[in-house]
Amino acid sequence: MDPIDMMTTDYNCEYLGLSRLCLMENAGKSISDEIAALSTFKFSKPIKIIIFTGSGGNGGDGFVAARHLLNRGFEVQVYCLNTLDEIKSDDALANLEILMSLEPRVSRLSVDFIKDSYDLDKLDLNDSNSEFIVLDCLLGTGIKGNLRRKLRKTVELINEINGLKVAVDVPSGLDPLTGEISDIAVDADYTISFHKIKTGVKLAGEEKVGGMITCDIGIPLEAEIFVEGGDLLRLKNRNNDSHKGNNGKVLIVGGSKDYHGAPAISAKAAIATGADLTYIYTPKSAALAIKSLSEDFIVKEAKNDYLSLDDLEDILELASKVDAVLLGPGSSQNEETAKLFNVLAMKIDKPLVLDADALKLVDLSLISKKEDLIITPHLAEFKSFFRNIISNEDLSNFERTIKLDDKDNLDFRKVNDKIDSLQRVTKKIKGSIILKGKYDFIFNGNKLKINRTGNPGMTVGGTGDALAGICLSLLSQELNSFDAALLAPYLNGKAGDLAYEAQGYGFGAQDLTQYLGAVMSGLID
Ligand SMILES: NC(=O)C1=CN([C@@H]2O[C@H](COP(=O)(O)OP(=O)(O)OC[C@H]3O[C@@H](n4cnc5c(N)ncnc54)[C@H](O)[C@@H]3O)[C@@H](O)[C@H]2O)[C@@H](O)CC1
Ligand SMILES: [K+]
Repeated sequence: MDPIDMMTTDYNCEYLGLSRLCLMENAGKSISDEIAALSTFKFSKPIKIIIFTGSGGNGGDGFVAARHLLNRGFEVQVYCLNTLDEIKSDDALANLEILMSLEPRVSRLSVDFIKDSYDLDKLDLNDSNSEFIVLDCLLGTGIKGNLRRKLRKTVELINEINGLKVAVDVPSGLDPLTGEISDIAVDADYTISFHKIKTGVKLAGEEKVGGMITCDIGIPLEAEIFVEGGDLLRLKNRNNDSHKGNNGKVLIVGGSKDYHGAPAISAKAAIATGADLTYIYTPKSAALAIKSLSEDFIVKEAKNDYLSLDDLEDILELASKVDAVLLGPGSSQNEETAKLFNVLAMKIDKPLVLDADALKLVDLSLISKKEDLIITPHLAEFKSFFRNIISNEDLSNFERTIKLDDKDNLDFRKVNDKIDSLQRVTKKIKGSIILKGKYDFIFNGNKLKINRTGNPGMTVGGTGDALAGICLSLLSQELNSFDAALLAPYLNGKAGDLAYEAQGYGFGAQDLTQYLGAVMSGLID
């Protein structure tokens, strides 16, 4: 599991009512269970457990483990690399405070603080009379950059120790995503991972991480599959020094004589979710109306009253200047527009979103290998889009699997088989698919997410255009296609829920876009 997926899953637990403090307790308890099993297997007499802790959640796991190990009869020595003031995780701090409150000591616990690197010179662990296991709780999934001095020296010290070394979650110093060691990492005999083995640990292999042990810490499948507030961690932080255009330039190609509102709603949603510059390329018949809707739009007029190949060069030139392109909103299904969209889909080498009419006009074979692509069909559009490459049987299987019963349970009784059967269809393209419905299903390769936000008021015209605009905006801000695709319906639905709270079912897509900024900034739970 990638570190970002693990972090978002942990935070999503909070949104489901399961606190991270509780997860940390489960993590610490499972470390103690595993250590007890290892010590029985490896040693003939009671041993000492030495725990090195850092300033984040990984250190917190160590503090909890210390408590449980004491109760199992082990002697426990904790070496904290940080003072209480320096502990960054509230949950870790709460658990360290518990250890500090156990005075005068009646159990066999010692807690020492390593103030600077010189303190480490004074530790001579190999001289200890008893046999021992060393627990590395310095850094887990939160590692950033090269190890700072004191931590680096601690890793060196751990590696020189004769005792059995057990890394918690990730051997400190090893990149939890790539498995690379840029400088030095704990040379572990075993690595205990929580929930799932981290991608980097798996990639590094047993030679670097030792035997791999996975512990369940009570995270429900739903925390991983549902899109929740924790997934907002996937958004990129804005650089304080950034200037106009650094946070996304987007191009929307759409609109027609009858539909000028659709590209305008997409554009409003793109701006509301952070895009800096928004270009709209639209037929003459729609251009003036769109211009009048916002001073924020930069509107370029097509050559004719509908989009056609005559516009190809102009659009490609604009596309070369932006970070992401959306084809489709309100374009209608003109034959000439179909020709244009198919050539654009092939030639545009920027992240691309295909929505509404573009889905009906663009041939799947032209975009099936494009990775930075999002398509946003509802079920009927999905079936029609895939009709030429997928058997009717596969499509009806697909429909049956995602169908809801009268209790709103997904037909997921044999979860893995069901997911496999969905992905046999969706893996036909390399990009991401947002299958819109009461619950939105988001697919990409082996990944699946389900979004639960939104309400029946969102059947109003334009909410799909808003969704496409959000996808576009997030892609332009350098999110990968899956992250953009899973966050877009979450943000759209959440904004829709706020619009419903304010206006009941009397809200339109334009009203919804006004809440997007606050939802995206995490200002509203
Ligand atoms: N999030 C959760 O709900 C859970 C997290 N758990 C544990 O928490 C860990 C993740 O916690 P965190 O996100 O706090 O991250 P970490 O505990 O991995 O470390 C983050 C801390 O280390 C410091 N740090 C980062 N890079 C450094 C470097 N190169 N040199 C020196 N110091 C550095 C940071 O300033 C920060 O204070 C997981 O690996 C796991 O062990 C478990 O408790 C299970 C539940
Ligand atoms: K660790």
